[in-house]
Amino acid sequence: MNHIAGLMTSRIYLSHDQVIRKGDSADNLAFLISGKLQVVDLTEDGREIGIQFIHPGTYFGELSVIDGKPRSASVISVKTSEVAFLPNMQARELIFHNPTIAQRLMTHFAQVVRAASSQRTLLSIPNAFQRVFAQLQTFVMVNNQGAVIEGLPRQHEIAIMVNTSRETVSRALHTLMKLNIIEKQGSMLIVKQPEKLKQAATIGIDDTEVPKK
Ligand SMILES: Nc1ncnc2c1ncn2[C@@H]1O[C@@H]2COP(=O)(O)O[C@H]2[C@H]1O
Repeated sequence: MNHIAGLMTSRIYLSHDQVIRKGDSADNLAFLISGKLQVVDLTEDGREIGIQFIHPGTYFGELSVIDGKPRSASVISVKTSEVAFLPNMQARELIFHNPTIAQRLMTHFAQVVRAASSQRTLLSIPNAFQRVFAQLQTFVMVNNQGAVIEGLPRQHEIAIMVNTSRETVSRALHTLMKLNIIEKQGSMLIVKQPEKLKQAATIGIDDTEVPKK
């Protein structure tokens, strides 16, 4: 594997830089070394839809390397990120001739298909507030403090994921705080009433319950 590292080149991207552009032809497989990226697609009328975040240690840009078709989506940098690239030929060699890599790739595809199905269901929720609540639910994990959301994406990133405005995300978060369903503690959100969050995502929130101040 060491010879692979020698074939890779790396590049730094600043926040909002485009790492991959939808429709371009592919000449490499990419690997995120540090930072954070987001896979986004554009609708016909130019709106961005966030598909998935990419975290360090993950490769991306594999679809076009495998099928030789143009890039299926764009990938943008959410914060300063370092990305390493492996040229197409070596990437294909690795994918098609190394059973361990091929197996990992299949597991990766299974995760991608599952996540894509869930996000599609989430995006079919007609109410934008409920879409935000449902998206928040997908970030919840349980640690020794109970149900928490660590590393909450920024409001505009959530907005892109659930196809709404940043203002709607902000209002939805404030509503949950007013109802004491979530509480901000530093960079973490504590989900004080997980059942209520679930309920908000599935049936919504009754406006009359929200304290005016
Ligand atoms: N639904 C998805 N879920 C996760 N990653 C995706 C999804 N669609 C596209 N991508 C990634 O975005 C990349 C865009 O370029 P590629 O099509 O080469 O490869 C793609 C994948 O790595």
